[in-house]
Amino acid sequence: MSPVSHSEWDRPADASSPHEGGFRAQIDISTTRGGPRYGELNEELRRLMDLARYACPPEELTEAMIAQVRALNENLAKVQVDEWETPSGTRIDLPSRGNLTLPPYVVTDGGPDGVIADVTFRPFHLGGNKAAHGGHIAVAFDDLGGLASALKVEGVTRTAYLTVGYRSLTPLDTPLQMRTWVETLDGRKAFVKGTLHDGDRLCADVDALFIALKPGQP
Ligand SMILES: CCCCCCCCCC(=O)SCCNC(=O)CCNC(=O)[C@H](O)C(C)(C)COP(=O)(O)OP(=O)(O)OC[C@H]1O[C@@H](n2cnc3c(N)ncnc32)[C@H](O)[C@@H]1OP(=O)(O)O
Repeated sequence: MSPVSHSEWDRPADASSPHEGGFRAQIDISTTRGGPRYGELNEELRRLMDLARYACPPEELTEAMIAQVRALNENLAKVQVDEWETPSGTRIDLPSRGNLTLPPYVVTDGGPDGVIADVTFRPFHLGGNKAAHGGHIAVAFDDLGGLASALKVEGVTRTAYLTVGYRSLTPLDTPLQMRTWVETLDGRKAFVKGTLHDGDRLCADVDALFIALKPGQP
């Protein structure tokens, strides 16, 4: 169980956390937090999630694995920190900033004109019949749409709405290209568009609105 209480991590921006609003009041991007092998740990955890998705263990093995995973969780429980200090989400040298909850992507180009990323949906992201789950595709659009809007407004944004068009099946274990960009900026409103391609084939597209947060806004 996490020793971090809700009130500890849900702290608002204040004079000691001068960043952009309450969403990431004290974000501190890093390439070192968690140590040089944190990326390797992340990849092993992703592999665990992938393998678990398709595993059907016999009872004796299930029992052994419960003990092994429990031991792993006990180690993780000893090193809990709050959301602003965890490497997960702040390690910009790692796929998806080291955030395991996101499909792994690598940004190949990013700026105020938009973001291009290579993204691979893995066995963990299975929806059905070897295709990616639509929810995971929306997660990728949300994060990379959030990044495109943040780079445009030079601040933190929150998603107001996000509509995904699923145009064709999205394969697993295949490097895909996701693009997101701000089509129109109207004050605090960044209207974002995006596409997901497998080669020339359009898998999905997105239409979203991100709102730039006001100083101190949660
Ligand atoms: C750098 C690393 C990159 C990290 C990327 C991470 C991306 C992840 C992003 C997320 O997932 S955020 C989590 C999901 N989103 C939320 O939980 C948002 C919940 N909703 C809110 O917090 C507020 O409703 C919101 C901040 C979106 C807007 O509230 P505000 O009080 O700041 O704005 P307001 O209601 O005054 O609206 C501002 C303008 O936006 C318009 N608007 C707001 N919500 C809208 C909506 N849903 N549809 C259409 N228009 C909308 C609103 O009409 C208005 O237009 P006008 O300025 O023209 O009058």
